[in-house]
Amino acid sequence: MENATKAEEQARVTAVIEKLKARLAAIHEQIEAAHRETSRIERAYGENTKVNVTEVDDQMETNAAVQQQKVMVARAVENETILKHEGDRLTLLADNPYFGRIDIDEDGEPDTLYIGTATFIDENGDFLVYDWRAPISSIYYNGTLGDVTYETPAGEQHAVLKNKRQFQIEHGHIKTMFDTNETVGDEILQSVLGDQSDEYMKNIVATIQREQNDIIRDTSSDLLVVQGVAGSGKTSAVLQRVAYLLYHSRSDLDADQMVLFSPNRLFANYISQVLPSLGEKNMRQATLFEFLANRFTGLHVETLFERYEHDAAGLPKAAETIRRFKEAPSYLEAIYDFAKNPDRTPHFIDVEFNGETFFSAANIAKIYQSQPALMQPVDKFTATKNALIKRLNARIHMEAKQDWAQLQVSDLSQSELETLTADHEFATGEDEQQFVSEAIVSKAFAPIYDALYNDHFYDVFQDYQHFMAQADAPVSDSIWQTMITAFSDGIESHHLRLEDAAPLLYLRDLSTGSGQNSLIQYVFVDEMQDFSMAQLLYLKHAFPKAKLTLLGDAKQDVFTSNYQPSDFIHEIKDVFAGYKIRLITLNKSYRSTQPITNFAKALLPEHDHIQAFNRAGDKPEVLTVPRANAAAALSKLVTRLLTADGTVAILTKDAQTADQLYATLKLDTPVTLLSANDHSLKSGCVILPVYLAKGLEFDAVVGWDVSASTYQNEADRDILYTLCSRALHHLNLVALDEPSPLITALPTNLYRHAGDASEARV
Ligand SMILES: Nc1ncnc2c1ncn2[C@@H]1O[C@H](COP(=O)(O)OP(=O)(O)OP(=O)(O)O)[C@@H](O)[C@H]1O
Repeated sequence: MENATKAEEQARVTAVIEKLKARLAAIHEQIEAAHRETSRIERAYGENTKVNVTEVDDQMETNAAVQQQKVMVARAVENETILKHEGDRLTLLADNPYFGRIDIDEDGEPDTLYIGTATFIDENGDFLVYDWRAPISSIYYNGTLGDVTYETPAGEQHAVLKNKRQFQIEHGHIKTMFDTNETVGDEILQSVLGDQSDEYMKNIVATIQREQNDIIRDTSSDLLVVQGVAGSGKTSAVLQRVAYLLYHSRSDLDADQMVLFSPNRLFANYISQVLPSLGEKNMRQATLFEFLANRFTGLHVETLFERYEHDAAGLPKAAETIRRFKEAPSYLEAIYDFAKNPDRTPHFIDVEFNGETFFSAANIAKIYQSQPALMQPVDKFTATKNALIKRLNARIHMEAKQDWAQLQVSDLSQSELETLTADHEFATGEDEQQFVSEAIVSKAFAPIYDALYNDHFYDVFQDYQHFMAQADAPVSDSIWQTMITAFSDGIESHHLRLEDAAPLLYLRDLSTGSGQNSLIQYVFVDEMQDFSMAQLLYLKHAFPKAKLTLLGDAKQDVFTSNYQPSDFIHEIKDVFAGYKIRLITLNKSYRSTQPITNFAKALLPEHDHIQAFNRAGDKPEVLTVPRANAAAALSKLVTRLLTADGTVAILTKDAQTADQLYATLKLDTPVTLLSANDHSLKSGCVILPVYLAKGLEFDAVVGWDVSASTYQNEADRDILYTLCSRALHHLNLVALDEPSPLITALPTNLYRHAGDASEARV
């Protein structure tokens, strides 16, 4: 590009930054003024409340004044918040105001637009920077030169795209600048992807690719399913999608109304800076385990990781059959039929108080059965609950007349009495006496009320056992019965298997009419292949108003590849029948260098669709060492890798191996062992089991013990593929004695073979 053009562009960058700085200074002053105003009103508000409140007239006057002051404070605070938000957004632009430029011709009018992470309008109302999410900005991501269209609230608009220019600007200086006809030219993407990894994931708005853009800007699907190969930008796309949706529904969508189910806690922390870097609040995040555990207080719900480790010791055929049966949508459908059966009475239990039965299970069942036969079971349940609360209130009313309650009333101090009767008026002293006495009894009976309110008169675990006892068992009766007994024993010792969690919640929700959250508008599931169909079906039920985005890669099926066929897109279509479904496939892998992606994909039997992004690098290395020399060879290798790479992750097949390695590995620098309870990533050398590395990436990956004895089955392919695809720049696999047959079967031109660590080149 001509130097003159670059100089002109640089002059514009400098001018925009000047204006940004001036605006930021003005905002800063306004914030200070707004803050002073808020404090002033708050002080006055404090004074005003000190009026005599014992006289009724004064009290009313004070209330009105207080209300008025409250409104003023709220307004002042809101004003301050808006200014702060504006300041934060513009601060994001101050170093790097934009990354793209488009020259268009609309209705014969030429126009030049610059695109960045937020909008910046100068004092004359001119758009110096357009937000990347503005309708017209989609031309930058989608359009090739020539005729283009873009969607606006007023309908489709036409324009001619004359030129598209990309910038890399750092600290106010243009580093690189290209004119391109592509979505984003390879040069800039290569430069971005070639960087060292960070503790936090970065936003990708400057380099979004066309198919990723489709995911980000989809607003019409009820269910968006993204099947993308490892490193294809699924997680990135979904995070920018959240930012996009927030921008376009500012007035009626809040980040709190969106939930992302993430694979582990490390991942949750890893992605936590993307939305703030775009000036947006983070959505809610939970792992499936946290979501389930929250709903089963007092029980330990098995985690996916625990189950994986347990399965590694051997999963008996019958246990596998039962698990498949319970994780299928038909199992939840059977629960639905069971719960909706008009002839069934849920399993009620006694409500105890002070060691005595307050409401007996038999009586509760009688109330339930006395409801009109045509009533829905869930309405019968609610009617039963209301009837019990009514009986409790009647009992409180009676009990309040008893001597013990009356005695307690007379023991109250004047101030206790005033607190209890505040805001109430009584016609007679007797009325007041009865009111206070009932308040005292209510307090004493609060545990009963809580038990009723929280449905503790219903035992879902017993009910679930009744359900299982009448289900069409997929195994022999005796095995099925043994499983039911094991379930019951598990509950006794406060343990719940993962496969029973979603079915139990579903039964409880359907029986009691609780558990649904209609406020959530969007649910995102990352690593959908880790979810069973039953769990997805449960999420659909739990968030009835939400649009869903499911992201996954059937080939990174670490947890279920040993017992579940991995193509479940088909099943999803059945489960979500009636939804407006869109399926987007991402085949290009951006994370790793070309040699690493080519190696990783060759591990999969079907891999032609996977395309490596064109980034050069060293071939992966397979190092085979005698078991006795392994520890020394590993420390030599890691030490060498650390001279080039900021983060070297040693990935093991299970947690036990990671623990052992951590105890024995001797390095001159600190080593971090990461477990399921860790929240944040560290740089340097980290050791973790491969399943915890899901969704993460590291400058260099060392696959530990990739030996014939460890990775031997077909099911291990997915695990090995996941492991290899975590590497950005370097991949080294260490085999003890003999490499896995999954590796020796690969074409030898895909990797370098090293017999000893000293030969392994970095
Ligand atoms: N358009 C893009 N521009 C710049 N970087 C990108 C782009 N798309 C993806 N990347 C980078 O590629 C890497 C992989 O992206 P991401 O983690 O979103 O992929 P994924 O499909 O969720 O991966 P996986 O399933 O393997 O965990 C990240 O470092 C991300 O920043």
